[in-house]
Formats: sequence, C-alpha cells, structure tokens
Amino acid sequence: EFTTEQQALMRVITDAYNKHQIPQDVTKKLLQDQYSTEENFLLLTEMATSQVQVLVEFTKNIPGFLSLDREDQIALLKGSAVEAMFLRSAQALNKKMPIGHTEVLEERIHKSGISEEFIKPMFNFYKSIGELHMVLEEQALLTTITILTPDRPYVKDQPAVERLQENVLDLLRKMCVLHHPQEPQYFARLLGRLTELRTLSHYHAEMLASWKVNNHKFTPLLCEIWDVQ
Ligand SMILES: CC(C)c1onc(-c2c(Cl)cccc2Cl)c1COc1ccc(-c2ccc3c(C(=O)O)c[nH]c3c2)cc1
Repeated sequence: EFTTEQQALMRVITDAYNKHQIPQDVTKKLLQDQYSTEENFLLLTEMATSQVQVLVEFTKNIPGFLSLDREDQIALLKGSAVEAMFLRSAQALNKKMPIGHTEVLEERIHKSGISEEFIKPMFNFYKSIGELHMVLEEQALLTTITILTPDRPYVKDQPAVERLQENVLDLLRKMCVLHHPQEPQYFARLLGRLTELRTLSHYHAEMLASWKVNNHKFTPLLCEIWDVQ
C-alpha cells in the first residue's frame, strides 16, 4: 500500500492545498450585482491575480520544489499557472464551492469578452472534470503533477523535476486505486485531463491576445506570469 514517505508526501500536499485558497472576501465579490462585460473581466482578473498568489504559496510547500534551481522554479510556475487555474476554477464550478459562486462564476466567464471558440472547449473541460468526481487528494495531486511538468519552456534541469513528478505520479496512481476500485482506467483518465489542459493553455494565449487587442488591462502579477504587456 502506501510507504511512510508516501503518507507524509500526501499529507503535506493535501494540507497545503487546503491551506492556500482564495480568501472569502475576494471570492464573495463574485456575488456583487454588476454583470457588464467590463465588470466581469475586472472581477475575473481579480480572481486570477489572487489565484496566482495562492498558487505560488501552494507550490512552495511541494516537497523538493524549493531545492530546485531558482530559475527552474520560476519556469515551472510560469509554465503551469494557466493549467493550475483551469483545475482550480473547475473545482469551483463543479464542487459547488460556497453557495452561489458556481452560477455567478460561470455567468461571468461567459460574459467577459472571451470569444465563443474558446468558451466551448473551456466548458467541455469543466464538464469532463466534473464527471470524474475527484476526491480532494486527487485534485491536490493532479495540480502538483501539472506544476512539476519537466518539459516546460526554459527548464534547465529536467531530470530533477522528473524525479519529483514521478513520486507524485506514483502516489496518485495508488490513490486512484484506493478511491475508485471499480475503475481500473481511472488513473489513465486523470492523466488524459493533463493533455486537455495543454490544449486549453494554447487557447488561453490567444484569449489573452484578443483581450489585449480590446486594450483590457491585466495586473502586474498576471503580466509577469503570462509575459504580457
Ligand atoms: C485575467 C482573467 C480575466 C482571466 O484570464 N484567464 C482566466 C482563466 C479563465 Cl477565464 C478560466 C480558466 C483559467 C483562467 Cl487563467 C481568467 C480568470 O481566471 C480565474 C477565474 C476564476 C478563478 C476562481 C474563482 C472562484 C474560486 C473559488 C470559490 O468560488 O470559492 C475557489 N477558487 C476559485 C478560483 C480563478 C481564476
């Protein structure tokens, strides 16, 4: 079953995932009653900015991450931020996060100036994540695996990242057997979501470009992590 090291790794990652969340006073802004495209874009920008701050704190708790080369740490964060946020917003949209957030978040994403061609694959992804009914530990591990993807642009020491990712992949495989015993393919289905995340990440770059065209402003943190402006 689980080794002592795996039990410790699971606890550290799950605790960090639970600890680092967007603060209530930020997410409750989703419930305010202005629904203009402009207002929705501003709110989603605030959510994304807060989510990136939360993501950075979570990542620092991943065992071994802070021992990686400093520039590689930055490359991993920049390369995975969008994918990690798709996973987090999927959780918010599917897990019926605090009452009412789900509908308003969906509404605001639909009406924030994102063109229809991106809305479709985005909500297909949200649906496919919802259908998996991941337990919290699986969501935390899948997010960690996404962050520890060795072949992000500009990563120098890929083997060092591979070693960390392999430990988490092994742990996730066992967690899937434990929580979904009737579905032997469940682990493979989870990893398939990672492929879909890469595609969404490419769409996202185009989304940013189209928002910029309509001279939408992003926050300094988002500009830095997404190399815009
Ligand atoms: C700059 C803006 C316009 C942007 O650009 N691309 C995306 C974007 C989009 Cl539109 C979709 C997916 C990924 C990205 Cl980066 C975004 C918005 O990103 C978001 C939006 C929403 C959350 C989000 C909300 C609520 C909760 C929640 C709760 O309710 O308790 C718990 N966790 C949550 C997280 C995260 C990130």
